[in-house]
Amino acid sequence: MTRAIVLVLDSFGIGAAPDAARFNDAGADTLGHIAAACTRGQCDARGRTGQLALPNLARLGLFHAHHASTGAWAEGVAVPESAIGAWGHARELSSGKDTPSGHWEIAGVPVRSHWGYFLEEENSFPAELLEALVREAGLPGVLGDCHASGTEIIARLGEAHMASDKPIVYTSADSVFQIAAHEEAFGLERLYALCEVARRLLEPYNIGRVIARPFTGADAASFARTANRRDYSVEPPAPTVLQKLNEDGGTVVAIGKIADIYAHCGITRTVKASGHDALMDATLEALDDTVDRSLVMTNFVDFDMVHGHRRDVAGYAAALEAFDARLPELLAKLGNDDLLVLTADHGCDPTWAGTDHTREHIPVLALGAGLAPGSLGARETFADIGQSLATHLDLTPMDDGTSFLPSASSSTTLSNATGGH
Ligand SMILES: O=P(O)(O)O[C@H]1O[C@H](CO)[C@@H](O)[C@H]1O
Ligand SMILES: [Mn+2]
Ligand SMILES: [Mn+2]
Repeated sequence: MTRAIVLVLDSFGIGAAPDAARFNDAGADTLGHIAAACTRGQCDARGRTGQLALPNLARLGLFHAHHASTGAWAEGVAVPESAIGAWGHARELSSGKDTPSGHWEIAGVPVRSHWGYFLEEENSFPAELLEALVREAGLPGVLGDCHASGTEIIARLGEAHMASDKPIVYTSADSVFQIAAHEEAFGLERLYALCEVARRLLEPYNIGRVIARPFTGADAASFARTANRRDYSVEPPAPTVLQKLNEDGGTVVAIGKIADIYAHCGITRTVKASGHDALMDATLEALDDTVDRSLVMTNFVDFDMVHGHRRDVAGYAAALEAFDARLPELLAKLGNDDLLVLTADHGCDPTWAGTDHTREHIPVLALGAGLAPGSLGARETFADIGQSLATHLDLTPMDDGTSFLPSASSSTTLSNATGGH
């Protein structure tokens, strides 16, 4: 039975990418800076203490991959002499450092074109766009209209939102239009309907995602975002390996945010879960009922949403350790023909300035499918993962990427790799 399992640790970068300076991210290193903060006692909080302890990821080659990416060993961590898995680091061809670009490139489809962005920190959105939104949705107006961190802006404007019925609109360095509204005071279904209107109005602006950000609570001190976030993404620019597998009769199980991120293209079955333990439980359950030629793909979003963007270094360290502790359960379920890939979609260094993603290498930790333990080297695109999945699942080759599997017969072009920037 041939299966592939891809776990995306959302935002778990392992060192600045070669083009990081273009994003003001030269020197960013999500893993390295978390490990260093642990050695300084800065992550001794909420019950966790000491050096960063990731014994299972270490056995899969995480720290070897980080060393290859940055030239330095992560501080204070225990590194096994050899790894049981194949490990490498990959750079991104896509123009942006956002979640859809990263995921689509992982699935074999880099985004070479440029997204639209709302660059102004204040008055970020065109007046005619907001006017159309207010008119079509019958709103008394909107609040926000700026770059913001989602938790900060609901604390700042949430009470005014509840009093006025005006939703809060904001953006970031990503190609996003986000709408925050109170689940009860404004209404969840009303928020989703509003996002549909925004999705349509944003078509001329080439914006990657509209995101519904519902929250609950009585006042600024108690507002909290809920698990009912919903992403409205545009479709990938070409068929991903998910779509190819689905169309070729295989099975694609999308766990957590995966289906939203791929705009529901190529998904056989969607499993929603909230929180990393529930996401891991769902992944393990999916492995109990998958059939031949299946891909199980899970996004672990809290690394990014709850810790990375919040610049919560201690929380990120604790979340990594909790994730690591669950890995043996997953490894125990793998069969001889399974390919496991652990990776990330971009960085979000919690020690970095601001609250945005960071342009970093991602880890490529692979196990099974005849892979020998050891280095996969520096990969020129995240799409090497997608190409390897295509090889493993017996699909025709993707246009981008080079398979790292031993039977790599489907190595294709890097010829496109320089185009389009
Ligand atoms: O600060 P919050 O609302 O979590 O927003 C973050 O989440 C968005 C989508 O991943 C990113 O663009 C970033 O702005
Ligand atoms: Mn992401
Ligand atoms: Mn993010």
